[in-house]
Amino acid sequence: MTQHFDYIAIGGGSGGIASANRASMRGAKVALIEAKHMGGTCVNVGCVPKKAMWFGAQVAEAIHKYSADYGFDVTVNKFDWAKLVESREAYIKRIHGSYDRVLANNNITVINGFAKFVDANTVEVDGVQYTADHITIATGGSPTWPKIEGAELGIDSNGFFALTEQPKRCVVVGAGYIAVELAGVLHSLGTETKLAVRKHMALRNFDPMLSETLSEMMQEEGIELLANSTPSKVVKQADGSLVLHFENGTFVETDCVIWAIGRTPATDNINIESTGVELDNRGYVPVNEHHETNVKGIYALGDIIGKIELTPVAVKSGRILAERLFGGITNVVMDYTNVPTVVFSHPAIGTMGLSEPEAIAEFGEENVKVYTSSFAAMYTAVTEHRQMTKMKLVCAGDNERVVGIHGIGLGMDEILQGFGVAMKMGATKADFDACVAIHPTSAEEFVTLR
Ligand SMILES: Cc1cc2nc3c(=O)[nH]c(=O)nc-3n(C[C@H](O)[C@H](O)[C@H](O)COP(=O)(O)OP(=O)(O)OC[C@H]3O[C@@H](n4cnc5c(N)ncnc54)[C@H](O)[C@@H]3O)c2cc1C
Ligand SMILES: NC(=O)C1=CN([C@@H]2O[C@H](COP(=O)(O)OP(=O)(O)OC[C@H]3O[C@@H](n4cnc5c(N)ncnc54)[C@H](OP(=O)(O)O)[C@@H]3O)[C@@H](O)[C@H]2O)C=CC1
Ligand SMILES: N[C@@H](CCC(=O)N[C@@H](CSSC[C@H](NC(=O)CC[C@H](N)C(=O)O)C(=O)NCC(=O)O)C(=O)NCC(=O)O)C(=O)O
Repeated sequence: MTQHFDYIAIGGGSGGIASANRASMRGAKVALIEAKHMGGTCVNVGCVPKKAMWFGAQVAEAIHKYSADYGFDVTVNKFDWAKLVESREAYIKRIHGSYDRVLANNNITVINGFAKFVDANTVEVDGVQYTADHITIATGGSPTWPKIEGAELGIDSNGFFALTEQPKRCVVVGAGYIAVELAGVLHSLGTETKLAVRKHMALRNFDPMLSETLSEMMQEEGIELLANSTPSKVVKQADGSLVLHFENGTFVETDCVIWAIGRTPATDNINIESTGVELDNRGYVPVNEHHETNVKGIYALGDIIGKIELTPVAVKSGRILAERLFGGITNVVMDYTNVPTVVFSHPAIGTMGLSEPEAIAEFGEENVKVYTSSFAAMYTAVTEHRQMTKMKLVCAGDNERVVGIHGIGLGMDEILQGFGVAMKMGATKADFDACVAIHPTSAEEFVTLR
């Protein structure tokens, strides 16, 4: 007999889990279908293992760069990559446990397997059919691979997290979040790292202060930037090493190539045709402001809608959808503007709102005022490894409303959230200035800009 639910979420990632839990908390009978591991990309092959590796890299930097000037005579006999991976995976296992407990407490039916649509109200998993009044597609995506000869000799970000040994040499290909994060981690942990970008630098769409400063700093730290380098083929040599060739005729020898060139939505195998849900030309699921697709009763959220691919965005939109369907809150929509985001590069980038060029394009140069600060973060300044922090407020109009906040430097990952609240409330430069500084911190620079 077909089991019927009020709500089915396809995909046990950030968006699916968040919507399922909230729907159940509001009294709905809920099923959550997951093909691989509960927690999805974020927990298993995304934010969580990435942050663990980034923390490992921070420890390495503290030891190798800063400890001596703080008076420590540290001898490191070895760095055990496998141990770091073991600790990381043990943490992820604990998260799986806590998900299992929460889902069970919420009486959610967890279905392990790959879901395919049968029709707009029915999905099938391993030959068993389930129906629901409301079905959400939260299937996320997977890393994009280049279509070049020998591409299979490389690995993607999933493959990076599967590495049990540290590569001696690695070329990371790509120019987005994942490329700069993985390159930074590998370099800090001791891998000879190169970053290959097909244009002149990484993070080209970020405020130029951020992308230019990161590009300089990565190179100063010893990551070689291979600019204007589009891969053309990969060849394996007799000794097992790889040669990555570029369209510009150059090549580089390495032990590991990581493709970090974007993500592909997971809509191709779910028999979406049977529902009438339209996809865009890239395979994403277009939705309206309520996350409704063009078919009544079918919704989509998270990475699969091709808007902002961040866990808190998937979580928030999942909770908003569940509240609308089962909690009676019908006047709240997900706001995709002014979403704060952090790139866990070395050092970290925090950014929210308009870049300086975007603000000038929107408001006109004469209506935009920019405040900047550049200083050596004190933690590094008392050592011989001084590292600059750069900050920028982009303000618009006579009242200087803050429309962009950008920073690169130590602690930016933790600094941005609170300022994000202020910006979301419409804070002006004068509001920032009205808040007394906390000294000595990097964050205080944002309230003392001149
Ligand atoms: C390396 C990396 C680092 C990242 N770091 C960050 C970060 O620091 N901060 C941040 O905010 N974001 C980060 N992200 C992005 C973040 O992981 C995603 O935005 C988020 O996971 C999207 O959630 P989702 O629910 O849309 O999809 P996912 O988390 O991808 O979940 C989708 C789930 O659906 C399952 N699935 C797919 N098809 C089916 C099917 N037919 N049937 C059943 N199950 C199915 C998949 O197995 C998967 O578990 C990172 C991503 C990557 C790749
Ligand atoms: N800290 C965080 O919050 C993190 C968030 N994420 C999320 O996951 C998303 C996906 O990350 P990511 O995979 O890095 O993708 P992104 O979309 O961020 O960046 C990929 C970049 O790679 C370059 N590129 C595209 N195709 C090719 C190609 N064929 N050859 C060489 N370079 C290419 C492009 O840059 P160009 O045009 O300049 O060449 C493109 O912008 C991010 O956008 C982000 O939303 C991921 C990791 C961390
Ligand atoms: N902010 C803390 C987060 C710690 C945390 O939330 N840990 C999670 C793993 S991140 S799990 C990944 C992510 N979590 C969140 O986004 C939680 C953020 C916030 N608390 C919220 O509720 O919005 C997500 O996809 N959520 C979907 C959902 O739960 O609905 C956990 O379960 N730990 C168990 C343990 O420590 O043993 C940090 O960075 O240290």
